[in-house]
Amino acid sequence: MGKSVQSTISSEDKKILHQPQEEFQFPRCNTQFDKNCITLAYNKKSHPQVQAVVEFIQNEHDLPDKEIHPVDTEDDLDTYLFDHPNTTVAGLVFRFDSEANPDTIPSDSKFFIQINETTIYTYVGVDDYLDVFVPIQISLQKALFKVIGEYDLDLDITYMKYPHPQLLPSDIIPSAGSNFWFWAILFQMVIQLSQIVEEKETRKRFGMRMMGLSDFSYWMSWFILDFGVLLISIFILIATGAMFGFNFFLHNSFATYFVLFLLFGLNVVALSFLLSTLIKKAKTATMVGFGLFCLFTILNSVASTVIYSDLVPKVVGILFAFLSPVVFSKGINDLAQFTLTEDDPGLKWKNIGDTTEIFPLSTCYLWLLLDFAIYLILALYMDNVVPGEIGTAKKPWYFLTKEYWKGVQREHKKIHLSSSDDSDSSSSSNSNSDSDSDSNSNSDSNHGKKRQKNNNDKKFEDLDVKRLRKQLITGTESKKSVVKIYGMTKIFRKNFLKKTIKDFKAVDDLYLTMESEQLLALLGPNGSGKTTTINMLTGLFPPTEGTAKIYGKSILSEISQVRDNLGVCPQHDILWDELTAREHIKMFSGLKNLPKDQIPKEIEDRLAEVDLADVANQRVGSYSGGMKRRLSVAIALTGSAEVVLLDEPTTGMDPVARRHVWEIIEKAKKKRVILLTTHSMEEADILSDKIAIIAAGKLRCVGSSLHLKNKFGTGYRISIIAKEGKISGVKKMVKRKFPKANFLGETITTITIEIPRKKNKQLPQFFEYLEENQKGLGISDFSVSLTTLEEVFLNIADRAANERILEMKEKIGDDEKALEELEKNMKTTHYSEKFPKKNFSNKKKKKKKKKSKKDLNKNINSSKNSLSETSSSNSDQD
Ligand SMILES: Nc1ncnc2c1ncn2[C@@H]1O[C@H](COP(=O)(O)OP(=O)(O)OP(=O)(O)O)[C@@H](O)[C@H]1O
Repeated sequence: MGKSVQSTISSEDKKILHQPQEEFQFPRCNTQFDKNCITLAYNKKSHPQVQAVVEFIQNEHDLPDKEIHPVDTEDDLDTYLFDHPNTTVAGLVFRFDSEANPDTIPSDSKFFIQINETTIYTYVGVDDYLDVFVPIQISLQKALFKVIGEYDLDLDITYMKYPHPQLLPSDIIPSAGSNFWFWAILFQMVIQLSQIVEEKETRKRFGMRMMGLSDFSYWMSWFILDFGVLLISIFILIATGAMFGFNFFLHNSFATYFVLFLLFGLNVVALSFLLSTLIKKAKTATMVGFGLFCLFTILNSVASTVIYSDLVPKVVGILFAFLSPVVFSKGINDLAQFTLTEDDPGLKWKNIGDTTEIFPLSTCYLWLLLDFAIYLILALYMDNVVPGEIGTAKKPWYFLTKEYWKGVQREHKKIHLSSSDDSDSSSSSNSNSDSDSDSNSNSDSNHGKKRQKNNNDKKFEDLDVKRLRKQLITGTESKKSVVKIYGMTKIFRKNFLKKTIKDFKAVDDLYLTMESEQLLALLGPNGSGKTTTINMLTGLFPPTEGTAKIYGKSILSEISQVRDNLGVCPQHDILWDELTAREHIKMFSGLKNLPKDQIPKEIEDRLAEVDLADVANQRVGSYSGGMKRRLSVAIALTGSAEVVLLDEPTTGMDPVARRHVWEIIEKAKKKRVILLTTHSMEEADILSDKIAIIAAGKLRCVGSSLHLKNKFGTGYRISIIAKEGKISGVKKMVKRKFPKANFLGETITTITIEIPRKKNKQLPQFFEYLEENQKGLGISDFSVSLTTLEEVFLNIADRAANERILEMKEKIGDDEKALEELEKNMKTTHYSEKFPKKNFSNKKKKKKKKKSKKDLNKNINSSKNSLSETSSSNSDQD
């Protein structure tokens, strides 16, 4: 960087000048560029007078022999110059038309000076091609006069440029400086934007929110980080600018440019916040960031010259003022105009209102402040209304609701009993004002319809589930219950404004309790609503209906107190590869508001608990999948969380690692309440005190593993191993003893039978019989086992599918359109909930209806199969 010649006319000095060229310097070739360079090449090297001419020039300018290259002919000279490009300053061509006396130069001779324009500026003391040509011409003429006429000619020839305004040296800042400062700060927007979106994409924000991070703290932490980095960049820019002696920084008052940079820095942060709310992928964020960077660079080049000039109406400037980078461009260009020359005094703070007629610097400051406020408010608004990582968002008018300003969701109002089952069933009638919430009216007609629906729903309900509901409604649940879920429902709405057939009920009127020092295993097929239940309990999004209380605190109105007691291990690890396990626990301890002096002990305890103490200082990026999962469990246990929600904590682990985590959970259970979701029946069987199975969002059964096996298992499974050829005899004997036995499998030596539970009294006799007749029947061994939890699971899933089928059939009614919708929805979503009823009278329609019903049945069967398949594939995983 340095000075450049600007063709701008000084405002003070516009006098017209013509300055004679200073004394010429002979254009020697530059040996610094090329050691073997040539200053003059010439032809007719053997002509004595030509040689004399060249010697004269050589002596006059003290040229060494190696810088002179003589050749014979004109063609030789051309060949030499062509073959040695950019090495020779000039060629002298001597052309004699008549050669009467070979020793003299005839009077009709011609002389040419060949010069190379390509490398002209590499010669010493040369700015222009005339600087090469003129001195050689003078020197040649002098030499000719001397050699031919023996006349000493003291020529003083020079050239003079046309009169022109004075050329003034000026600072590079006005032309390039503003771009440089502009890019340096704006580029941070690209970086910040992709960082924020990356955190969103990898669900880290979601994980921290689950663990109690408020939106305010989240945005504040980004603001402090981003603005802090920008502030440092600004100080470095100013310091280096001043160090290199830029008048922009030395002559203008510090406040004039510092305030400008500072306000633009704030805008860059707010703009990246705003854009981050609209973008879901980090790659897209980088692309959008670069796109905007280019766009603003283009606008930067026309900000002062076009947008804020007399060329366009004022309103255009006002519209562009909503883009803070354009305002910044205008401001910085204005400031630069005050330091064009060394003599310019720069701008003083008191003059910021008089910089230009249109948009003076003071106006730029105000607009930057306004833009910052607009971007920030828009960012916070969009953050709430644009569906985020988990696809939920608030209504566009959320900020007009009382709940928003009071900071709580509307509380569960009353629980009423359903008429069909006064003693057993009920439904909650509250409705939350959350965006997804169904604004459930309590009008009589709606109430009646709802009751009817509840009656249908409860028809298939298990007695334990009914009893639990009743206990919760009447407040007679176990005193040990510390987590109580009251009719929690979640409907994912497709449309903010109205209910549509595509709305999806992920959790349906769930009543459940969890007792202290117990582990509840929440089982269910994929998509049955387990994670949604956990997300509601952590306050990630509120239930559409119903509520839950954890240690007496409502998840709707006291979520921050609830979170103090809550630990969550999400389904997918939410960890920072760059941080160590120790740093993770430290960070989450902070989020849990653990006192500072307790944090070191907490770190040691948690890491020891999950056996990660040895690798506590290693970056998590180097951990195996199992280690990461263990760290996630440790994070869930951090801060002495009394209620721990573990969403599939052992997914993807090998059997050894899985058993290790089981031990951790088993130990952790002692002082806590744990909710565990898993697809491993073995895991649930081993760890759980109570099991709840949900399917299609509804609680289907609840109780201990043994209770469920007894209740929903098909009975006892007996395997008999016999010698080859004896199996048919054994089979006949079993049929005789248990005519209703179910033969599950048979090989040439083995047979597996299922005996109904009600026949259990006959089993001792049967085993005695087997022992007594072992030899006669050819039996080598036999064993008996109770139904597995997996069978219970499949059984329940199957019942749920059947129930769905019946519900659907009831719902179809006569509406052909609804049938079509249903078919479509069964393909896209799992089940559909709302079907308007309509009567069909004519035969043609009935026929159509029959056909549709047939199609529907086909779909229902496939749905049933897929549900069973899901269940079995889940169990297969284990
Ligand atoms: N934000 C959302 N918007 C719309 N539908 C959703 C949303 N979140 C979840 N769902 C749907 O709700 C249903 C229940 O999902 P959830 O994640 O709770 O199931 P899950 O029982 O945890 O399943 P898995 O065992 O596979 O983890 C699924 O059909 C899912 O597609």
